[in-house]
Amino acid sequence: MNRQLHVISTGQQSKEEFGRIASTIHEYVDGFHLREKKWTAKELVAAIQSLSEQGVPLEKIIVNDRGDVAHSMKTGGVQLAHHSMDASLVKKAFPALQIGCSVHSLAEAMGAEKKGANRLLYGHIFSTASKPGVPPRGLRELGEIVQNVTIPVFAIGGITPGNVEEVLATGVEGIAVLSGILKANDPLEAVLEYRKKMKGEG
Ligand SMILES: Cc1nc(C(=O)O)sc1CCOP(=O)(O)O
Repeated sequence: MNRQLHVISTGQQSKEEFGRIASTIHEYVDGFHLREKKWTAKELVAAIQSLSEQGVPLEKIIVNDRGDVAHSMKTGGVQLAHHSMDASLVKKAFPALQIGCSVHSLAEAMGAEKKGANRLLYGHIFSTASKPGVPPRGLRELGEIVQNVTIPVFAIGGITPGNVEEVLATGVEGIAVLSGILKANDPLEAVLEYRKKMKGEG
């Protein structure tokens, strides 16, 4: 099975900086989540246009929270968080939109599937500076979620090339990474290292 690798934007990089990295690594990445809470809808649209002009396929772009922007720009989907509109409402408004839901428990995962989510993101698995102050959830519940839903599940949080093998062993569809790639000195080298480990090489 070819596992997927998603990259989550940091909320700290400029549109230009993120675009430079994304255009360099997109061939090896299945999804880019624009998780930019401070950007307006207009700024998100401009970033998506710019990514597309730099060769990043629209279907690889996932817009956090804003189903309207994702739908209007024909991106690969939306990623809904706790604070977002309910998945069932988004589904009703934009029936063709791929909806990802961020979940933090088995109950939330099953609820999101019922509401029409097309994929789930569960975390954080390991402790990570990207989620300070919240204890990591580990792999046990991740495995339970994979067993109890029929939609693809992604794992996030503290995932490195060193632990990717045990994460994939739970049966997840893929992993999502923020700092391990976007904060690496050489993001392309980092992506290739993740890919190597995901294929069980090296
Ligand atoms: C954006 C995000 N969401 C999480 C969740 O648990 O839902 S963990 C996380 C941060 C992941 O960053 P890194 O790859 O640097 O650990």
